Amino acid sequence: MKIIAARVIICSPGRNFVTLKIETDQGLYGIGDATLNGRELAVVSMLNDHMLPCLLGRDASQIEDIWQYFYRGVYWRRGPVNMTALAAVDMALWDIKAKAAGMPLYQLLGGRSRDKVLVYGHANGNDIDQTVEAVAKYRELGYQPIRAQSGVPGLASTYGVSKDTLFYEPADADLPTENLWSSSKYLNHTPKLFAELRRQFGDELHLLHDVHHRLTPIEAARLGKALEPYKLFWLEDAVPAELQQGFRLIRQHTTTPLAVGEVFSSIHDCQQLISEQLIDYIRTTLVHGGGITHLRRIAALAELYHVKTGFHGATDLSPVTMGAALHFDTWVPNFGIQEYMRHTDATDAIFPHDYHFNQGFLHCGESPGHGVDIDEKLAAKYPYQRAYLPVNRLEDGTLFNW
Ligand SMILES: O=C(O)C(=O)C[C@H](O)[C@H](O)CO
Ligand SMILES: [Mg+2]
Repeated sequence: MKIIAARVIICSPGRNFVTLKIETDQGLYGIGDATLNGRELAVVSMLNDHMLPCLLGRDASQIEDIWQYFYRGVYWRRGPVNMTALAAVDMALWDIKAKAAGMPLYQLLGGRSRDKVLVYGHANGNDIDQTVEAVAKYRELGYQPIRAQSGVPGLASTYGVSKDTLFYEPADADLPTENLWSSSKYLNHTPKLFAELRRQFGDELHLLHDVHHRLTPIEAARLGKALEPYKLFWLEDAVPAELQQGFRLIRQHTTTPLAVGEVFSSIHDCQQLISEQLIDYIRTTLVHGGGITHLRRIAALAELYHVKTGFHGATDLSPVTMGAALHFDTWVPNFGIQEYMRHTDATDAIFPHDYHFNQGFLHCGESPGHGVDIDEKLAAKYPYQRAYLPVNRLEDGTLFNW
């Protein structure tokens, strides 16, 4: 089955998405997500200028060989741009293989391990009271685990707190917005949020929280300890994770479960975190981690060390990633949870899909492939718009982690 065409489709129904469509001589086509928030066009160029010329004419069924060709074969390994472009090719090829087999993708991966995929929703507010209200609203919508974020007194804006409580979109400006940060204000405030959430909602509700790479290991240890009475499902991205051994320090001090990895692009970013059992959930997902082929390796390593998957699923991951990830989640033995942020209606219309949400769970569909398509005519009505993620500064002006 020969690859006869491959093209990159860029659209911006409120936010940018980069999509790859690969066509074969047998009339089957596959779709892959290539969206890297704030750096979209770098991936477009990687695909158009460097990868697609080498893809044409290859046998679409040789997924592993093509993966190795674009990993080993380019000399320059890893990195988010490289691995996102490779993920798009890989996802589209798995879509084609599953369509050729007449099977939903999860069947090809090894079959169903569960009936439905547990997801968590996002509650946020400018202060504790608003976050409490948002948690109540998400419970009404049927969500079971809920991530809670709240504005911090004395800071004008905080990660995770948006104007709209249903749709969250951090890449909000054509030049980066600047936020201000204070770890001490945040550390004083956050345990109060979770104390109040437990007081209002009791012990059964699963609560998650994202620190978004803002603390040092010893600060993260302090926060993890302070949050122990409130029994979090996980504490996410407590520190920037370039220094994997930094998690040893956090781990020594707290039993709060740790999740990390949404910015990782390969197994080498998490090998030590997993094999030393320094984390509980690995968040790297298909689009930024080299696709299904590479995530299978990460999940298999994680399984050995009792680490579960908890795939990233913010709105900047397109419905194509969500669809493919749900098939992976339906199969993978060491599944933990899936992040789910709703896409807007305009996005859903461009990417028709057969997954659906019901009472706190997502269900992947049964159609052959990963079940997500793209309406190219509709996509063309929403041209690319430059948009950046914010940057963050400390109160004295020092540039910090966003
Ligand atoms: O969804 C999360 O946990 C995030 O941290 C969202 C990220 O800020 C977002 O995906 C950046 O593009
Ligand atoms: Mg996160």
